[in-house]
Amino acid sequence: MASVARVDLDGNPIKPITICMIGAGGFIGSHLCEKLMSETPHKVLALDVYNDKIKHLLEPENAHPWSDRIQFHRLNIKQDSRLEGLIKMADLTINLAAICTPADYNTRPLDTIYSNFIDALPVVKYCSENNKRLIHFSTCEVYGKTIGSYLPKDSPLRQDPAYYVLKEDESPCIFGSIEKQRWSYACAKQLIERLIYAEGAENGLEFTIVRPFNWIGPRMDFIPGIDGPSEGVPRVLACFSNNLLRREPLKLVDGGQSQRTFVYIKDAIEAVMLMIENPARANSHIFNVGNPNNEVTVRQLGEMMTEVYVKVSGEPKLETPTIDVSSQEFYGVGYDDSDKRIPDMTIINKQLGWNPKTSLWDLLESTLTYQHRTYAEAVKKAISQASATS
Ligand SMILES: NC(=O)c1ccc[n+]([C@@H]2O[C@H](COP(=O)([O-])OP(=O)(O)OC[C@H]3O[C@@H](n4cnc5c(N)ncnc54)[C@H](O)[C@@H]3O)[C@@H](O)[C@H]2O)c1
Ligand SMILES: O=c1ccn([C@@H]2O[C@H](COP(=O)(O)OP(=O)(O)O[C@H]3OC[C@](O)(CO)[C@H]3O)[C@@H](O)[C@H]2O)c(=O)[nH]1
Repeated sequence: MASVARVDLDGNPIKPITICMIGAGGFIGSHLCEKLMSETPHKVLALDVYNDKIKHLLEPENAHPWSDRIQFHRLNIKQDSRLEGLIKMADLTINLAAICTPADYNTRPLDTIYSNFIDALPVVKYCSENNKRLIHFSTCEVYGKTIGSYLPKDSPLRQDPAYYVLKEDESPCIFGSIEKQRWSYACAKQLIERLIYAEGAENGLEFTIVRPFNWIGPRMDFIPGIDGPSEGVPRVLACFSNNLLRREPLKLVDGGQSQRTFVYIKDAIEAVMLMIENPARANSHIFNVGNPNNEVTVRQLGEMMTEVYVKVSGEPKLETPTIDVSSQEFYGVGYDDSDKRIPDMTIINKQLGWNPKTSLWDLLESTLTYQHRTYAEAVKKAISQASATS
């Protein structure tokens, strides 16, 4: 059946483009590559140091109808002479590359700052010098803490959205003090945003900046001791999944009182596709991409994940499903946290007409089904081997 001609939001035909995707082997990159290969005629130059999460897209020649549209280039953008040539070959560069797990920010602050600022500099330079469009992945963490978090605990103003809703072109960036090295990441992300914005203002760089608000789903991070280092500390979805798989209590840092909004990766990828295929509407904009309807405390997230896991695994929940731990014990010295992250959706609604669709319960059900199917046997084997050798 002839494929229907694809049009953008203004009814114009969408021409096939070549995308240089840096960090394509990661969580977001793997879902974006899947979408681009299965639903569009676009080509992808996939750059990363790893490709485990996109191997299924790269199978031998002719295994897929898209095998001539995706190329994997194993490279580290810190020092690789191929980078500029690959950017020049593409119409659009998407930069996802980062150290972006909070356990690293206060324990590896130099690596974190280099990864999120210094290493991104040549990408911005090559795009600007070669008149190539750039979509750069920043983070909701650039907002840091809410203004409301500095009000007295019992202040009624804390309930006023003006004190906690995060707006791309209005909200300040509020970080803790320098010895709170957790903020090394957010500050590096803020400075690269400012550099990109200045390249746009002074040299006409066509850019879009994305601020993801806790995107979660299959293939996020790793399960420690199974497909990542045993001592590794991934982001909360993988931490809690690991605890559930190992039938351990979930660890609630400082009582799990911080709040987050979570958006399903498949909803978020739709937003990125709209940015890719509607440059006139996306250029020069910063976009919050999140789901303000999915707000929970970390404790509530743990409770919900426990309920969902009982359903997908058939295993009863533990007598003690959660335990409180201090941030110093869990992350070490220099940790600090964002209190609340509610994205204002005005700009992305106006420019791209995007809204998230999936409830937190539904996204956790599909994600924990994936986690259980993918890891349960390997975890059981690891536990029995550990007990046999102890
Ligand atoms: N997932 C989220 O909810 C979220 C939230 C906020 C911001 N972000 C941002 O989105 C981007 C992608 O995040 P993700 O969740 O997919 O993370 P991820 O860690 O799964 O993916 C990042 C990828 O970049 C690659 N990479 C890192 N440094 C590199 C280098 N020097 N050279 C080549 N490749 C390199 C890694 O190998 C990895 O595959 C990051 O910039 C992150 O800061 C993500
Ligand atoms: O076992 C755990 C792990 C974490 N927590 C707490 O959960 C909150 C969320 O933590 P996490 O998912 O690791 O990351 P953050 O949301 O703090 O920051 C990320 O958001 C966006 C991004 O930029 C990239 O993904 C990254 O910086 C937090 O409060 C932890 O303390 C827990 O209680 N138990």
